[in-house]
Amino acid sequence: ALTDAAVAHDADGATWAAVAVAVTVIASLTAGHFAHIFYFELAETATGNLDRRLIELANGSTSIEHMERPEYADRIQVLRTEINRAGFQALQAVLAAVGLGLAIAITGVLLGRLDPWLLLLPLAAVPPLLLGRRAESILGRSRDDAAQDGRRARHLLELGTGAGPAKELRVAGLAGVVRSRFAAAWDGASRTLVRAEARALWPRLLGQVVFAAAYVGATLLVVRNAVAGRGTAGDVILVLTLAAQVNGQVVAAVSVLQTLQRTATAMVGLGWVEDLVTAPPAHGLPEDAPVPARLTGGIRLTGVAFTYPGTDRPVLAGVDLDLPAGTTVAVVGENGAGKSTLVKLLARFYEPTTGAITVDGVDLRRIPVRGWRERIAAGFQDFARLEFLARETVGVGDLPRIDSEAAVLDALDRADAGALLDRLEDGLDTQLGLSADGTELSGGQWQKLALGRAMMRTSPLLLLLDEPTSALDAQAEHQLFERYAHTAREVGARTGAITVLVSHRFSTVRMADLILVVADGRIVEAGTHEDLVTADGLYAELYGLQAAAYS
Ligand SMILES: Nc1ncnc2c1ncn2[C@@H]1O[C@H](COP(=O)(O)OP(=O)(O)OP(=O)(O)O)[C@@H](O)[C@H]1O
Repeated sequence: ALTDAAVAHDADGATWAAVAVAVTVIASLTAGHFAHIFYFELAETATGNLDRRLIELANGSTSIEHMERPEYADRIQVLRTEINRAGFQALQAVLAAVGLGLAIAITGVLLGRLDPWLLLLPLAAVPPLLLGRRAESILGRSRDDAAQDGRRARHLLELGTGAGPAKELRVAGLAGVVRSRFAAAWDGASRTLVRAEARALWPRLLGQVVFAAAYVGATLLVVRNAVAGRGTAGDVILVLTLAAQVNGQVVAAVSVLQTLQRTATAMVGLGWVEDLVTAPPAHGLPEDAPVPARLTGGIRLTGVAFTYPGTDRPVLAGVDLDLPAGTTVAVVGENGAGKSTLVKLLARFYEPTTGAITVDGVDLRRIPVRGWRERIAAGFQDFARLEFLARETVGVGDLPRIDSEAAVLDALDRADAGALLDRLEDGLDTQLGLSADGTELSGGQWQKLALGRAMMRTSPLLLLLDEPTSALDAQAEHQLFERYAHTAREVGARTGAITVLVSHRFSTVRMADLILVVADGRIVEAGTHEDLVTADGLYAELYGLQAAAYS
C-alpha cells in the first residue's frame, strides 16, 4: 500500500501507511520486551523443575547398580547439559512456534491474494524441514558418541582445577599430564562433534537450495504479472519482502522443530533413566514379608556369590555365613578382597547373583527394601560431605529426629565427635562447607560427622561400618570402638542388632564377637580373635605383622 500510494503521488495514503508501519513496529518491539521477561522467568522455573526431576530419578531406584553402569553415566552426562538447554530453548521454541504460526498465516493470506500459485511457496519449506531433522539426528547421535570423552574431559578439568587434588598434582608435577590428557579427551569429543557438523551440513544446504529455487520462481511470477499489467510495483515489492520473510520463517520453523526434537530426545533420555530406575527387581519375589521389629536368630548367607553387572569375574563366591543376632562382626582382608561388596549386599545396594540372604529365616528380598533401610544405620569410608548446618549434617542420619538437638548431641557423643563442636564458631548451627561460604573441615572432621550421622538411629537392626574411621589414627579408632562396644551390646540386647565392621586395624577388630577373614571373595576363616590366633592361619599372620609393626 505504501509503495503504490507513493507511486501514485498519494501523500495522504502514503503517510497513513507509513504511520501504520511505525505503530506496528513499535507494538511488536514492546510486546517482544515483555515476552522476554516472562520467558526468562518461565525458563528458570522449567530448568529448576527438570534438575529436580533428574535428582529424583538418580535416586529413584533402591539399588545403586545403575549408577555404576557406563551407559547410565553417559546418559546422565548428556542429560545434565541437555536439560539446561531444554529448559530455556524448548520454552523459547514453543513461544516462537506460536508467533511463527501467526506470521506464516498472515504471510499466506497476503501471498494468496497476489497470486494463488504463491500459496505453494510454503511447500518449498518441506524439504529444508525434513533435511533439517535429518541433520539434527546426525548431531544427536554424535552428542551421544562424544559423551564418554566429554565425561573424561570434565573429570580431568575437575582434577586439574579442584582444591582436593591440587596437592598431589603439585608434588608429582602432574599438571602437564592432566592438561594433555584433558586436551586429548576434549579434542576427541570435539572431533566427533565437528565431524558430525560437517556431515549435517549437506542435508541442510540441500534444503536451503530447494527453497532458494522456489523463491526465485515466485519472484519471476509476480514480476511477469506486473509487466503484463496484472499487478503493481507494490505487488513486486510485497513479494520480494514476503518471500524473503517466508525464507526466514522456514529457517526459524526448522530451528524451532530441531530444538523441539532435541528436547524430545532429552526427554526420551529422561524416560530411559526413569524406566531403568523404576524397573521391578529381576528376582521377581514379592516384597510381602514385614520388616522384623527385632532380630532373634540373625542374618544368614547361603551360597552367596556376586558378580558386578557388566563384569564377568565373581567378586564373592560360595559365601556361607551366620551373623548371630546381637553380635559385633568384624570383617578383615586385603584390599579388593570383597569386604565392601559384602556390606553392599547386606544394605541391598545389590542383590546376590546366586544364593540367598535370610533374616531370621525370611529371604531378605521379600522384605520391602525401603523398610529394611529404615532399620539400617551405616557409615562408609567414602562418606558424603553434606554441606549443611552441622546439626543437619548429623541429624539427617535419622530424618524424623533431625530437629532434636539432644539426639544429635547424643549421636556425636557416640561417634566421639563431641569435642569437634567446640571448634565450630556457632556450634551445631555452624554452616559447613565452602559451597555455602561456611566453615571448611578437615577430612577426619568430616568423617567424624559422618560417623555421628551413622549413630543417629538408635534402634537399628543392622549397623554397617565400612571403614568409617579410616581417617582417624589407630589409637583414636580403638578408643572409639571400645566406647561404641558398650552401645552395641545395649542395642544388641534390645533389638538383636548386628554390627558389621570393616577395618584394617586389628586392635579394633579383636574386640569383635566374630571375625571374618575374606580373601579372594571367600570367607577363609571365621571365629573369635582367640580362635583365629590359635588356628594360626591368615588372621594370625596378618595380626602378627601389624602387632610387630606397632611394637
Ligand atoms: N562397582 C564395581 N564394579 C565392578 N567391580 C567392582 C566394583 N566395586 C568393586 N569392584 C571390584 O570388586 C572387588 C572387591 O571390591 P571391594 O570394594 O568389595 O573390596 P574391599 O575388600 O572392600 O577392598 P578395600 O579394603 O580396598 O576397601 C575388587 O576387585 C574391585 O575391583
